[in-house]
Amino acid sequence: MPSKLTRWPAPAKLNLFLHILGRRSDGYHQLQSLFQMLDYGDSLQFSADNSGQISLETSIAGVPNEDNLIVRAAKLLQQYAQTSQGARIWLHKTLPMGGGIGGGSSNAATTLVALNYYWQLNLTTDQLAELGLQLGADVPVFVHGQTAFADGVGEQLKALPQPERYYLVVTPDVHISTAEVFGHPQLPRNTQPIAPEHYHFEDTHNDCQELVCQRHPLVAKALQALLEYAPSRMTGTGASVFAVFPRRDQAEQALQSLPASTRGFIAKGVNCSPLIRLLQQLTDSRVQSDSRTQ
Ligand SMILES: C[C@](O)(CO)[C@H](O)COP(=O)(O)OP(=O)(O)OC[C@H]1O[C@@H](n2ccc(N)nc2=O)[C@H](O)[C@@H]1O
Ligand SMILES: Nc1ncnc2c1ncn2[C@@H]1O[C@H](COP(=O)(O)OP(=O)(O)OP(=O)(O)O)[C@@H](O)[C@H]1O
Repeated sequence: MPSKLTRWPAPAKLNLFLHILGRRSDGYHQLQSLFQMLDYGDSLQFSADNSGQISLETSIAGVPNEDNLIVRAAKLLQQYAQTSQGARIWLHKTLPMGGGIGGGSSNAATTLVALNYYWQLNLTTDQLAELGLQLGADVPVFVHGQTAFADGVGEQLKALPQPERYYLVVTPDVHISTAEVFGHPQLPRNTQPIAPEHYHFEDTHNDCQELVCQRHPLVAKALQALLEYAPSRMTGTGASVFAVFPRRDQAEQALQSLPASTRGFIAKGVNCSPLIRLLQQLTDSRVQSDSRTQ
């Protein structure tokens, strides 16, 4: 990975709760969720050029580059903005894949935000979020980068800052298909809507959790293990589960007590994602250097 290029964060998220309110005629589900941004995740580097080519220099095993959400996001942006610019992209992957913590969606969002910056396209956050929605339901929330309450099919977002908490996230080694969970006849689909301002972790739940735990005993086992230490829940459609702690050292202690083979990490919940913080810094320094050269 080139050492001199800026590293753009692609953080993970948690669904602190996930209520399913109903199903639309197109099969998509009306839901409510609280997307908690984390300070932990992958990172990407970009070298923009005028080649018109998009090349991902670090492939993911099992994902052909043309299917990688990073390449798909870059090409979608190129096409939308009708630009002949290109980029070489490096990915530093730390997040487990397919775990309900949004790794792929976050990679796509970071690509849209970073290339909009390097190619100087000046697209708005809303334009980037709308483009991102074509790649996946969770891309817009990462483009906005705020801890947010979601409504609709997950695309209507309202920033809802949360108190500082530490999360121990554990990803059991099972593959869960989001489409399969949402398509299951036993999935509850009649939870009553709540008002964002009335959200309390203890009064909410994840409607997918029981079904996923029944079908995947490793998820049930991981959740049970976490519940020994703190309030815990599954995120998204799984497989990851998380426990909530007021302090980092408490989360660390819990992780140390779990079997050594546990795939887990600790993250701080943040209200503004590290991606958006970096973008603000870079934009501020670009504005300053532009005003000096005028
Ligand atoms: C449930 C969440 O994990 C919450 O973060 C996400 O909304 C799912 O996000 P994602 O994995 O990016 O989902 P997508 O790739 O857009 O959709 C995967 C599949 O999930 C189902 N799906 C997704 C979102 C939604 N509101 N209703 C659905 O029924 C659809 O069958 C869809 O084909
Ligand atoms: N850059 C990428 N990083 C991770 N997965 C990718 C990427 N590009 C494509 N994929 C594919 O997307 C699938 C889902 O990955 P992802 O990590 O986003 O799942 P997830 O954490 O369950 O996301 P969500 O919470 O949005 O459902 C992977 O199994 C992989 O096949």
